[in-house]
Amino acid sequence: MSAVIEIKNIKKSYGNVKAVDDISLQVKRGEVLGIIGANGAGKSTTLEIMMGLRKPDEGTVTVLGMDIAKESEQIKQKIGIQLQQTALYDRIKVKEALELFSSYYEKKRDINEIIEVLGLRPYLNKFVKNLSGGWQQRTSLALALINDPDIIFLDEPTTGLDPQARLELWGCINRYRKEGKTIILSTHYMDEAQKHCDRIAIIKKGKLISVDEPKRLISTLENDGATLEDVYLQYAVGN
Ligand SMILES: Nc1ncnc2c1ncn2[C@@H]1O[C@H](COP(=O)(O)OP(=O)(O)OP(=O)(O)O)[C@@H](O)[C@H]1O
Repeated sequence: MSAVIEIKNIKKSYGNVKAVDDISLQVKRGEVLGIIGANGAGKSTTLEIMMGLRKPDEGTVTVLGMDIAKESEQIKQKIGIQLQQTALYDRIKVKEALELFSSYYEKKRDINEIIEVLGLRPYLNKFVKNLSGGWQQRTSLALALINDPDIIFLDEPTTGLDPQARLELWGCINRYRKEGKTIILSTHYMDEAQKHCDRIAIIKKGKLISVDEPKRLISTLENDGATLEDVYLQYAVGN
C-alpha cells in the first residue's frame, strides 16, 4: 500500500504545552487508521495538522503527494473533514448545510445518494441543533463526504452516541471504506478501534508511542485474552 499522508517530525506547542512533540507517521492508501490517547494527548492537534487546519511549528506534511504548506487548496478539494461536535451548523437546516458545503467544491458527489446512504431524507428540513447526537454526526459525516474525498478525517465520530447509534454510524463509515477511501479517526472507544481499525497510532503527551495493527499491539502484552483496552492502559496512560 502506498502512503497517502506522510508527516515528518511534526511539532506544535501552545505556550509551554508541547501538544505534538516530533511525530512522524505514514498513512497508507485505503486503510482505517485510528488515533488513540488520553484527553489532551495531542490527537486532535495531530489530525488538524494533517487536515491543514493548523500549521505545525516544525516538520512537513505531504498529502496525496502534495506539500500542505504550498498546495493546501488542492488538498482541501480531496479530503473530507468531520470535526468534533460543533455549533457551526446549528442554525441551519440539514438540507441547507448540505447545499452550502456542496457549493465549496469543484468535484461533488451526488447529494441524493449521500442522503439515501446515511438515511437523512426525513431530516432534511430540520435544524441541525434539533437533531439527536447520532443524526448530527450523520449530518456532519454527510458534509465530509460531499466532495467525494479520497481521505476522510473523523475526530471522535462516535463520542456521546448510544451503542445503537455508534453501530449504525460505523455501518456508514464502513460502506465508504469499502470504496477504498482512506479513513483517519480519533476515538476513546477501544472496542471500536480494535474492531474497525487496520492500524492504531498511540499518542501520549504529544509523542507517537507506537503504530501497528490492533492484534500486533495486543500481542505485545503477556496476558492471554488481552484487548486493545489493556494496550491503552499499558502504553497510553501514566508518566
Ligand atoms: N488552541 C489551543 N490553545 C492552547 N492550547 C491548546 C490548543 N489546542 C490544544 N491545546 C492543548 O494542547 C494539548 C493537546 O490537545 P489536543 O486537543 O490535541 O488533545 P486530544 O488528544 O485531542 O484531547 P481530547 O481527547 O481531550 O480531545 C492539550 O494540552 C490542549 O490543552
